[in-house]
Amino acid sequence: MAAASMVFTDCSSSTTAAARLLPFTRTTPLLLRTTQYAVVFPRRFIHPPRVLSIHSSSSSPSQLSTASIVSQTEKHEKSDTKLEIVNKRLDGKKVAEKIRGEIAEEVSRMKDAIGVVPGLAVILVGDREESATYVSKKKEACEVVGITSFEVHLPEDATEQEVLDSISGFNEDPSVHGILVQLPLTRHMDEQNVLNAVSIEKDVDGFHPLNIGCLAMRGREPFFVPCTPKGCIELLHRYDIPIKGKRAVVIGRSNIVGMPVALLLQREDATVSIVHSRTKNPEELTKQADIVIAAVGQANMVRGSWIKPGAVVIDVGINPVEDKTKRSGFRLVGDVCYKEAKEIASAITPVPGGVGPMTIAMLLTNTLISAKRIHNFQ
Ligand SMILES: Nc1nc2c(c(=O)[nH]1)N[C@@H](CN(C=O)c1ccc(C(=O)N[C@@H](CCC(=O)O)C(=O)O)cc1)CN2
Repeated sequence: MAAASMVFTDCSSSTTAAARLLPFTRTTPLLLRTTQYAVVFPRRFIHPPRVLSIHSSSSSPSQLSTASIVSQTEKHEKSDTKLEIVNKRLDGKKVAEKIRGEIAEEVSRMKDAIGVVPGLAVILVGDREESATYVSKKKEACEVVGITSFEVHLPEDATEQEVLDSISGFNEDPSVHGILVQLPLTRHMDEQNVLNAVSIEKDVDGFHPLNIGCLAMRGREPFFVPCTPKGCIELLHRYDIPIKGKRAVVIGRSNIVGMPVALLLQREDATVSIVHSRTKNPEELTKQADIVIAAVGQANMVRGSWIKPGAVVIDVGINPVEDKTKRSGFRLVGDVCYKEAKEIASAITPVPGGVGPMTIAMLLTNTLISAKRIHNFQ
């Protein structure tokens, strides 16, 4: 990892708020692991795409009602399974576990009723360690809930055409209900071409421009909502935190998180502002918000002084900072200075254990929704 991405070891910094927002170079959420990813890719795929690994497992039982996965993750209705906020912490890990249990039940019910098992295909290009770790987490999560996972792992020098061929194969494959291309792609690929190639009915990442476009329009429904933004909203719902009529500030305007989460908040009837690299007085604007969603990729950028007393803070950042006390030499922190913000906020997500696990839970949810829709299973 580049040393430059490990600037702050704690919340203190002499940099001004505005300077910290500029030039807004996003630190890619990094996961540095000493463990190596298990898939080996000695040679490149030849069309048609060769699937390196196929996993399936039976679903595990859950105590939760099967209705709640539909009512909460799909329709955002009230449910009797609301969580209590303990120590101001919005526990994404705990909520994600709960959701996984609900999905497992639904997967099992669907299999028993119509003999269909939802399938998720993941395309990974190159050898970025953190991307491989995320893909591996996704496969593990599929296995836990009984979703079949398919993976194509292409080498760093794979051509865009090879990626497009893999996507095309999965678009046609009836056992695949969800397709995602792990981002970021290698530099020589045109991300737009690749994402446009995923069938909108199987676009479980919700990154296809038609899905994003529908998300932005009133009266239109996308097939899928991007997983991290959906996870942020789901977390608020599960803790019964009201959104309607609230002032929300989203810090960051990326296609993956900032922009879609702002659209989702607006759909939930919040009054939304987006703070970005050219925003004047980001601190002042953020301090007016009842709900703050930080997604800039800058360690500890949002200080306690930015937060309105009683606000709810959702921290999407996952930034490695140097920590000599750790064996790995680093630890993960969010975009928000947790220890400062926790004193002021009424609730806050930790990093790790906040939004990250929700991202994967929402991917499983989207895959289940897709399989149900394709097979017209209620
Ligand atoms: N095609 C996609 N690419 C990327 C996405 C995405 O949604 N779709 N998001 C990120 C990476 N990501 C999933 O792909 C992801 C990031 C982080 C986590 C997570 O669980 N993080 C943990 C911390 C890590 C740990 O301690 O192991 C946490 O926050 O608790 C899951 C998924 C970019 N690419």
